[in-house]
Amino acid sequence: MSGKIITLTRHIIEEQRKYPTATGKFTDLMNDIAFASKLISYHVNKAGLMDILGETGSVNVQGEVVKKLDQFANETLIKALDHNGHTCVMASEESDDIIPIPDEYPLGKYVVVFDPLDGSSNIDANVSVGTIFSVYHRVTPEGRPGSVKDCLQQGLKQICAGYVIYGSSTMLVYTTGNGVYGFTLDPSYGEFVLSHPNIKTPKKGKIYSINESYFEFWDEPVKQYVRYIKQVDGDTNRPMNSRYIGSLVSDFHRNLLYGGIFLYPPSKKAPKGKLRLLYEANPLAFIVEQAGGRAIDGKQRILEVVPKELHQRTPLYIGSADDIALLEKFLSSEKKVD
Ligand SMILES: O=P(O)(O)OC[C@H]1O[C@](O)(COP(=O)(O)O)[C@@H](O)[C@@H]1O
Ligand SMILES: [Mg+2]
Ligand SMILES: [Mg+2]
Repeated sequence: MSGKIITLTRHIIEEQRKYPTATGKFTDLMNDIAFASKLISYHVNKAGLMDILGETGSVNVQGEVVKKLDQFANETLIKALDHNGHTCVMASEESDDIIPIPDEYPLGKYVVVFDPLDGSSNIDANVSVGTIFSVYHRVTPEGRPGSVKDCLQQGLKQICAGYVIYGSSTMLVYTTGNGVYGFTLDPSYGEFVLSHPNIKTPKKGKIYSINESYFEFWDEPVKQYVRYIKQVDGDTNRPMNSRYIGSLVSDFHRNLLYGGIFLYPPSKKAPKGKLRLLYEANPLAFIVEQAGGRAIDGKQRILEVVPKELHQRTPLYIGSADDIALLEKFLSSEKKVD
């Protein structure tokens, strides 16, 4: 690497100096998240050697099988964030209820919600997985434990969103509302170093990502849209390419860089969709919008949805702006394939 090395910490400090969006020790909070993700990355990479592949034998609040690495990632994030006085409450896809700060530790100004290990059903096959997170300011009075109200904020209120992808390299991508920045973990000295400054997603993509095995269970407009893009893509006059890993963070990351659309529609089997508003849709929606793309639930902008429950599910359509606009025409039944 030539030129100056910009670590994650340096980037956050410089960005907050220019655009102060956070009110407390935000850099310290982000360092805690980064530290947890380095531990998770280490364990994901060594999973085959450490007896942490496979299932725990329990099922989470979502009704999904909990993998050993889900549990490890969840506990690691909680332990990294519960004692430094930055957070007042947390929520996680893997925890039934809100996660309070233990009495012996000081309370902070921030609320952190996360999907500790996304795509974990693929983990035993060495497929890329990730951690997704959002940070909010607390809305309940300071000095008291945070509550569920702090966690149920509109996505628009996020002060930071990010993900860490444990792939061929480990990358942390984040936004505080001033663009999207990607950092690659240099394992030799254990630092996240800026590798992808100011990520912008193409206005129009060539990739679509959807689990087509559910085709028969979708509503007609989604079927029509998928049929359409498989035949001919309006702009390029050729079909779009299908790419679906089944690990949202990986599908999203690829589409963010190359352009495209990810769809997880409602279906007869899952009328509200599968993905979680708080832990998956909101953070990725904030990131995609900052990169010039869009995210909707089929009726409205994801970031405007007012959450009612911690583990609320939502349909998700996310990606390049022109691709979302075309999908919207189908959803409003303005456009149909003959
Ligand atoms: O197998 P399906 O129904 O296509 O679902 C895949 C989706 O489920 C998820 O695995 C859900 O996330 P978790 O692994 O965090 O439960 C997403 O990563 C992925 O996009
Ligand atoms: Mg997930
Ligand atoms: Mg998960």
